[in-house]
Amino acid sequence: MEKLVIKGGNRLEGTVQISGAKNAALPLMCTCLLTDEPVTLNNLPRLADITTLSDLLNHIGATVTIAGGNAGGHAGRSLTFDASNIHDTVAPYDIVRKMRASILVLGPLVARAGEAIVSLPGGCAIGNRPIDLHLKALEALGAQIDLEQGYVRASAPKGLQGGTVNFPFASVGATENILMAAALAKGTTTIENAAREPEIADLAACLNSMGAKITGAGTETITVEGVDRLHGTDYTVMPDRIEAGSYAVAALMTRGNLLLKGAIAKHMQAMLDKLKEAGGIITVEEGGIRVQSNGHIKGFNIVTQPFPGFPTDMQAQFMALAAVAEGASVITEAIFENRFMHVPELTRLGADITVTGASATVRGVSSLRGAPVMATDLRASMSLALAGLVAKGETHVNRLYHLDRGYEHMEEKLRNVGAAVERVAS
Ligand SMILES: CC(=O)N[C@H]1[C@@H](OP(=O)(O)OP(=O)(O)OC[C@H]2O[C@@H](n3ccc(=O)[nH]c3=O)[C@H](O)[C@@H]2O)O[C@H](CO)[C@@H](O)[C@@H]1O
Ligand SMILES: C=C(OP(=O)(O)O)C(=O)O
Repeated sequence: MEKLVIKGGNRLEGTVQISGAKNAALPLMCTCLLTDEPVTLNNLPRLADITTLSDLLNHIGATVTIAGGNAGGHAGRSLTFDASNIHDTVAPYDIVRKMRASILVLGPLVARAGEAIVSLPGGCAIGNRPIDLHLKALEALGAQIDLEQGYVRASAPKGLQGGTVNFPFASVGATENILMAAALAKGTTTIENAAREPEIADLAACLNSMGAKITGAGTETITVEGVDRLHGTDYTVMPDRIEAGSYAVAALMTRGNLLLKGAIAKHMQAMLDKLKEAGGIITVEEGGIRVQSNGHIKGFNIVTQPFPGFPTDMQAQFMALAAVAEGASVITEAIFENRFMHVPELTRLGADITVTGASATVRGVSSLRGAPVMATDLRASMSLALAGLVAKGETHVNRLYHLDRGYEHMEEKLRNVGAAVERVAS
């Protein structure tokens, strides 16, 4: 086991290179199941989740090879996925349980192979996270769905038929699954109340580069005209808006000045608005976004929403910011029912937080104190690391495997801009 040891108090200044987005890369990797030609993806982040999904694709029959050479620390950033030979349509529990996004193989597998048997992913620390919307949407395209011994069996031996899918609320994963499935269905599919996250538009752009006919991705109505076959592609993953937002919070908390290289402002508007409200000076520069502090952190209120609203994946990090703001902040989590696991740990560092139902009232304190804390999920881990950056003394963040799912080389990136962070055996 490893832990992070953070000595708080350093001001961060310099440039942070933003990696490819985990939440874009995972669905993009699944597109390889839709074609018998190779799919090369560039700008992949080097993360545990990418390895887990590579293992699953490999189990199904895709070969995964390193493309793009080794120059400039490039190794592993470009991978070629070749699923010309699907030899197993089962996604087993042992792999799926490691990562919920494994469910994204369901749509493409049933569309291409006529059958998929995928372990139910189960809940996780942040909530129950059912997959009923994924399954109803596939049924709307003519798939027969059965649940057997913890597995979903989806079959469409004669292929999927286009249809109308009207989501009762926008689900990112369900939109992605049905988008991939509909690309190879016969006829036209209309997806109403689709998720509008930038990762959806990235997926549609990749699918279109493979020969799909998708319009409207990024809006709430997506139209997919099914095609008989898709071909291979060479596609570059979009930058990670959540990673960028996390370092933006670090800049503000440490009264620093960071250039987030590669970050795209239009993907991050809700976060940037809140950063400004809290005292950030935001400048969009060529090649990235600069985040500086005006010297004060002011309290703010947040309600998490689907895009273009404030993202739930930034809620924990903004709570760390609120913990050291002047005045009180109210943070409401409206997407996941159990995404306040970082609260007791932030409290251990001296934060003053009261949770009532889905809302947390955070009364800013003048300083936090270092302590050992336990990371419970991915974004909670970052929230604790951020708090550690400004806490007096040493903060030890335990259970790093959550962090390694979603932040590439975090301690190296932080050290490069002046933080005192080490990863040590615990
Ligand atoms: C790999 C990836 O991209 N993960 C992101 C994705 O997760 P994910 O795709 O799992 O999130 P969804 O948008 O599907 O979930 C939103 C809400 O809908 C509920 N729901 C979802 C599907 C379903 O069939 N039934 C149902 O009730 C969920 O429990 C949750 O309360 O979007 C979330 C919301 O922005 C982010 O926090 C995750 O980081
Ligand atoms: C919740 C997240 O990811 P996942 O959906 O993969 O659990 C996240 O990225 O914050």
